[in-house]
Amino acid sequence: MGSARVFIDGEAGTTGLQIRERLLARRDIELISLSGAERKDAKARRDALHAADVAILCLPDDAAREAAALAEGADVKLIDASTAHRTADGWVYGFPEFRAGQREAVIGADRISNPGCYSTGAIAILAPLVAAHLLPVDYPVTVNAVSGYTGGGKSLIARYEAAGEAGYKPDPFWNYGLTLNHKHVPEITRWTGLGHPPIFQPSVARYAQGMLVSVPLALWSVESGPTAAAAHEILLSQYADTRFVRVAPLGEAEGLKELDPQALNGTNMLEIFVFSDEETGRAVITARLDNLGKGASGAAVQNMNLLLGMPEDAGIEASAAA
Ligand SMILES: NC(=O)C1=CN([C@@H]2O[C@H](COP(=O)(O)OP(=O)(O)OC[C@H]3O[C@@H](n4cnc5c(N)ncnc54)[C@H](OP(=O)(O)O)[C@@H]3O)[C@@H](O)[C@H]2O)C=CC1
Ligand SMILES: CC(=O)N[C@@H](CCC(=O)OP(=O)(O)O)C(=O)O
Repeated sequence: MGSARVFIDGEAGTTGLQIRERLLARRDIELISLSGAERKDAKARRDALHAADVAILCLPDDAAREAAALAEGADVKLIDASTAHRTADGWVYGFPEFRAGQREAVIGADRISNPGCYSTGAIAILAPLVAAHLLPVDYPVTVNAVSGYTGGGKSLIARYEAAGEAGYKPDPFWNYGLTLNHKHVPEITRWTGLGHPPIFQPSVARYAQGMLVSVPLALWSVESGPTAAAAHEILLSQYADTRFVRVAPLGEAEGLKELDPQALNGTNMLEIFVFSDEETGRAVITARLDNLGKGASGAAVQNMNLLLGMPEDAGIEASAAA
């Protein structure tokens, strides 16, 4: 394919801006942009959706559903970065690496739901372990995570960066999702194949970008007696031929004293570390990623490249972190 027309619906938002920045320099992409006055106008958005080969929806959920309706009857392929379609029929889950055949499904799709940022980390760890029966489907899973504040989009960024103004958020750290029903729970449950929703405990700390998603595992409690080394082997084999998921060698994880959530900022990489105490059968598996990279905008560009038959890593990195 030569040059493709791409419309980013919501290009003035956090995710949209990051995608725009990645695509602006590309000669194989022609961006369709709306003026400030038009960007929330349904007719202008409909026209843009109908003129595009691919549209990437970087919108709140209701606006993403509206965009999908506006695109009906058009030839456009959609990539939705919102939560609206992540477990919806007719939409392919845009995480090409997490199970066999998913990359091919993405390539052949016309409706792709981009995964949630936390979900990407949790599913990367858990889906292969459940599929390989290392973890039983009824294993009681907990997921602990910390994100930079860009994960909350423009409104949370404004609150963190508006020192002295109303709404300013001085907190160094806070837990949320305390109803245990964070919006990512349904997609994590569905795509890991778990029989029960996990206990998901997200948090935000006072830094802009990057996240850690950790799954503690009491392997001693699993009847088949799995080891952390066996879990590592399964993850290594699942991601061996992928470009953007790296499973750190066990020795590398053993030597780590701490993990910086910001280390992958600006990239589309996801790294997995298996920490363990084999003697007592305990492990913690942690995924590190950029919430705006493999957790959002990088993943959307990767999915777009796959849809358009372009090199998977074309324009995938941000020139600077947010
Ligand atoms: N931030 C992150 O780390 C991640 C975000 N996402 C998802 O991506 C989506 C966008 O999030 P994010 O970029 O953070 O959010 P932002 O709030 O930063 O951006 C959303 C953008 O959508 C615009 N918008 C709202 N309603 C409409 C409408 N009806 N028509 C056109 N534009 C509209 C907003 O306009 P205005 O500028 O006027 O407010 C804003 O520019 C969300 O669904 C989120 O869940 C996914 C993964 C990670
Ligand atoms: C820190 C923060 O607020 N994070 C968001 C998750 C990121 C997001 O809104 O988008 P996705 O669902 O598409 O990942 C939240 O917990 O609602």
